[in-house]
Amino acid sequence: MRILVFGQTGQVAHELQRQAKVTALSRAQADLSVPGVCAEAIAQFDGELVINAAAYTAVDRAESDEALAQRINGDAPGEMARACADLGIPFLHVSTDYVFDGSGKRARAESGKVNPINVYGRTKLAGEKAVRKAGGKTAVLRTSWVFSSHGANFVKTMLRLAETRSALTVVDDQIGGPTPAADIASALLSMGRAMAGGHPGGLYHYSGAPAASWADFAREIFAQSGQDVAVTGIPSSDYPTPAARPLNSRLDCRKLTEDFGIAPPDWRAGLTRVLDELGVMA
Ligand SMILES: NC(=O)C1=CN([C@@H]2O[C@H](COP(=O)(O)OP(=O)(O)OC[C@H]3O[C@@H](n4cnc5c(N)ncnc54)[C@H](OP(=O)(O)O)[C@@H]3O)[C@@H](O)[C@H]2O)C=CC1
Ligand SMILES: Cc1cn([C@H]2C[C@H](O)[C@@H](COP(=O)(O)OP(=O)(O)O[C@H]3O[C@@H](C)C(=O)[C@@H](O)[C@H]3O)O2)c(=O)[nH]c1=O
Ligand SMILES: [Mg+2]
Repeated sequence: MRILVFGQTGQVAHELQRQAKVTALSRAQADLSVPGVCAEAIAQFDGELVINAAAYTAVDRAESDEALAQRINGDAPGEMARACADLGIPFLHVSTDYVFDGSGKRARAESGKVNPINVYGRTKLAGEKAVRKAGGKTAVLRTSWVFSSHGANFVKTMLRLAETRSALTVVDDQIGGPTPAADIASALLSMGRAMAGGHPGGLYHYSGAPAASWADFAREIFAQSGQDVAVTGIPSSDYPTPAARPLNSRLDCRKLTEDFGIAPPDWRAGLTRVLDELGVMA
């Protein structure tokens, strides 16, 4: 199957390239901030499936860079979906738990009310809407708290901090599902193949289990890597950041299991593999 991927250096893009023979476009080859570039790349490639794994993911920076984040996260995916609809090929897009406001305690289903509380979330929601509006056969996979051995993520941040610190304060009132990028890539490839074979696509949630706080996640990182770093849980109010983050990021992932047979991965097992790749196992 001829698959085109937007994003080459990112966590999910990297895993897609490890798991399948795909053509992955770098920013130099297709800059999502430039109108027309994505449609042009899709038309030229003339493939059977397109996956967008590129995004403006710097959550705090987006607060003061909304126009660029909107262009990359909000407009470019719509352009990609329209180009795919023109060619009659399926389009897969990745979105985020940050489209929700994080109220309540329950896991949110795909039908749950969206209400982003930061610029990144608003622009990602705009992207979801633009993809849906384009028509054609599309799927949007919302995931959360992505980590891998490659690129920037919370695991890498914690390991870096452990080099100089023996104690850390980490928020314990934001609860979500850490998700290995490798599992997201594998889910996307399964969905893409099913859609090429006739599945209509749709909106889906996919995140790691069990639900955890960032402090829980940090403790597991240090336990598995055998590092003696004391983690003290703190409320988000004690860790001020430019962008607000949702408190309840739990995603109900049953629809993906029912329709595609893909169950939420245990993030602790994924973490073991990532630490192994990084050479920092206990
Ligand atoms: N990271 C996370 O925790 C989560 C991510 N997601 C979503 O998952 C998807 C994949 O995320 P992830 O793999 O973590 O992303 P990364 O942050 O690891 O990588 C982002 C990718 O997007 C590329 N990119 C950024 N700006 C542009 C541009 N103007 N033109 C072309 N490419 C660009 C980057 O290229 P370059 O190296 O050149 O900057 C990089 O390859 C995204 O849609 C994201 O919103 C959803 C939930 C959680
Ligand atoms: C480094 C550090 C962070 N934190 C907090 C800040 C924040 O609330 C939380 C996680 O920090 P991060 O900056 O990694 O989180 P963030 O970049 O907001 O992660 C998000 O990225 C986007 C792209 C998504 O789509 C989301 O699903 C989510 O993964 O941990 C601490 O409490 N102590 C620390 O020492
Ligand atoms: Mg971040």
